[in-house]
Amino acid sequence: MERPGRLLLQSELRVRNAAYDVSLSRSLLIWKRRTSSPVYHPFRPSVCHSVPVSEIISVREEEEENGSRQRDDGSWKKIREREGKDCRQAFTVLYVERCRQHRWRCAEVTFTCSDEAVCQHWVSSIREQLASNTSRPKHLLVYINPYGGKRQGKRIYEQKVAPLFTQAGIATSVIVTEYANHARDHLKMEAELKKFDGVVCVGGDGMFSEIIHGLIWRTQIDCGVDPNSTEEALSPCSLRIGIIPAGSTDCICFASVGTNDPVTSALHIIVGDSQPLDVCSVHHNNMFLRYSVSLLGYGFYGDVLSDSERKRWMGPARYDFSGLKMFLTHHYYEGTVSYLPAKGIIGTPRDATRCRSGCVICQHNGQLNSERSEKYEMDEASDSESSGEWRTIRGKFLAINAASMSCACPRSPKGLSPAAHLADGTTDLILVRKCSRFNFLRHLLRHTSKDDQFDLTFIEVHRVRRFRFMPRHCQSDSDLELDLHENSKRQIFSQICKDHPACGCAPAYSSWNCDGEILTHTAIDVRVHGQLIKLFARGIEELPVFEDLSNPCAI
Ligand SMILES: CCCCCCCCCCCCC/C=C/[C@@H](O)[C@H](COP(=O)(O)O)NC(=O)CCCCC
Ligand SMILES: Nc1ncnc2c1ncn2[C@@H]1O[C@H](COP(=O)(O)OP(=O)(O)O)[C@@H](O)[C@H]1O
Ligand SMILES: [Ca+2]
Repeated sequence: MERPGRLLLQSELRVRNAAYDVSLSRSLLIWKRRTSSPVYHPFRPSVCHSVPVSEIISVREEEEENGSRQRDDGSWKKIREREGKDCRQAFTVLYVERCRQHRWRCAEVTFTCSDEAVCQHWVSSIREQLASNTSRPKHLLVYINPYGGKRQGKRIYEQKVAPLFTQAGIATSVIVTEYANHARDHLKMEAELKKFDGVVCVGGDGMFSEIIHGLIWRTQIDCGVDPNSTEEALSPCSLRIGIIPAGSTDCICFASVGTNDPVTSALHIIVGDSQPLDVCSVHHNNMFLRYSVSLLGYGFYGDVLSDSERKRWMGPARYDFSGLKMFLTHHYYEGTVSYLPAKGIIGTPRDATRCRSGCVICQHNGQLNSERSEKYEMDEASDSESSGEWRTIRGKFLAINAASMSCACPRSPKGLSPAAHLADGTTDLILVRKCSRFNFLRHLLRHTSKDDQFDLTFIEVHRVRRFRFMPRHCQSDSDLELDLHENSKRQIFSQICKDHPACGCAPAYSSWNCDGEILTHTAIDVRVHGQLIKLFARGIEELPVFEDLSNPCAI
C-alpha cells in the first residue's frame, strides 16, 4: 500500500449520513470516519478506506433536480432523503475493488457536502489527477470474435465491457469479425494505428493470436525489419493489447491476470496496466510460419487440437472429449529435439518462485536479453551452432511442449510449466518420453494438483532461448542409419513394444498446437523474442497476507 504523499485536497464530507475526513494526494484517495469515541469497536464496519488514484475509474457529479439528484449519465438516484437534508451536493467515485481469485470489480462511493464550490473542486481535482496519468488509453480499437468459445463474445462486450469503457471516457472503434483472419488482415493492411492507444480482442487464444500476427507484422514493416527473417531482431510493438476472455481455454488471459473474467480484464485496460510478453517465432526451413506466446505442443496437445477442431459444435467441452480420446490413443512420436539452453539468467523451470506482478526475474533477464541482442547484432554468429552450445536429444515422445508462460488456465490453474515467466526471454521445453498410460496419467493429473509434474523419470524440462524439432521421418539418411543401429540394439534387450504393433497403424507425425492453431509443418525452428509485445495487464498479483504498517489508514 502506498503512502499518501503531499495532500492536494482535504475536506469533511459525508458518506451515507456519516461524517468523514476525506483527503486526496497524487497517489491516494482516503476517507476516514470521524468518530466521537477513540475506543476501538470490533463490530463497526471499517472506518478508513483508501484507493490508489491509479485505480480510480472515474468520478461522476450527481446533479440536483426537484429534490432528487440526477447522475450525469442520466439515471436517477434519490440522495437527498437518504443523506440528510442539509447535504445538497454530491459526487460519486468509481474505483477498483479486489475480490476473490484475482477478480476485480467496479465499486463506488458517493460523497455529499453542503457547499457546491467544494464539491466542484473535488470533482475537478480528481479528474485532473486521472487526466495526468498518461498510461491510460483514450481510444481503443476493439475486435470481437462472435464465433469463439460459447459464442458469447458480442454479448460479453456489449453488456459487461462497453459500459465500463464509457464510464471511463474511453472512445472505441469496434469491429465484429466476419471470418477467420479478418482481424489479422485488418491490422496488417487497413487499420489506422496512429489513432489508437491500444488494441482489444474479445475471444480466446486464437483471436489473440490473430491480433499479434497483424500487429507484429505491421510493426516490422513500419520499422523496416524483414518479418520473415529467422535471424533478425524483431522490433517491439508499441501498442498494448487487451484481452477480454470469451474463448474456450483463455490461457493467455488467465496466465497474465490470474483469472478469465471479462470485467477484471476491462478494468486492467482502463487503469492502463502494462505487462511485457515474450513471443516465439516459428520457422520451417527458413520460412516463417507463426508466432506463439503460450503453448507450442507436439504429440498429445497437437493431437487434442486436431481432433477437437472437428468438434467445434461442442464448444469448450470439445477439449475434454478429445483430451480423453487422445489419452486413450496413447500415440508416441519419434524425432530429434535440439535446443540452446538459456545461460546467465536467473531461474529454472523447477523453481518454487512464480512469475508475479513486478517480477524481478523478468526484469533482470529482460535487461540481460536486451544487452545480448545489441551484442548479437554486432556478432551475428553468437547464436549459431558453431558456438557449440546446442544440445541434442533423440527419442520417442508422447509430448514435446514449449511453454513460454505458465499456461495456467481453468483446466490447470498452475499450468503446464508453473515456474515459467511471462517476460524473461525464455521458453520451458518439456519432453515427455514414451511411457505407460498409467505414468502419463500421473503426469497429467499433477497439472491439477500440488505435486510436481516434472518429478518423474520420463520427463525432462529445460529453459531455452531457441529450439528445433525434426520428426524422425524427415531426418537425413545418416541420422536414420544411426537410428536403425540403435533400434536393433534396443530390440535385443528391451521387450517388444505392445503399444504399436508392426501393422504400421501408428501415425509417424503429429502436428504442432501453436497457441491453439494447427501448424501444417512438423520440422520447426523456434526462437524466443524477449518482451516483443505488451498487454494491458500487470501479471498475477500476490494475494495479500496481512495488512502492513505502510497502510495509510493505520497512520
Ligand atoms: C486427466 C486430467 C487431465 C488434466 C490435464 C490438464 C492439462 C491442461 C493444460 C492445458 C494447457 C493449455 C495451454 C493452452 C492452450 C490454448 O492456447 C489452446 C487454444 O485455446 P482457445 O483458443 O481459447 O481455444 N487450447 C488448447 O490447446 C486446449 C488444450 C486442452 C487439453 C486438454
Ligand atoms: N467471424 C469469425 N468466423 C469464424 N472464425 C473466426 C471469426 N473470427 C475469428 N475466427 C477464428 O476463430 C478461431 C477460434 O477463435 P477463439 O477466439 O480463439 O475461440 P476458441 O477459444 O473457442 O478457440 C480462431 O482461429 C479465429 O481465427
Ligand atoms: Ca517466457
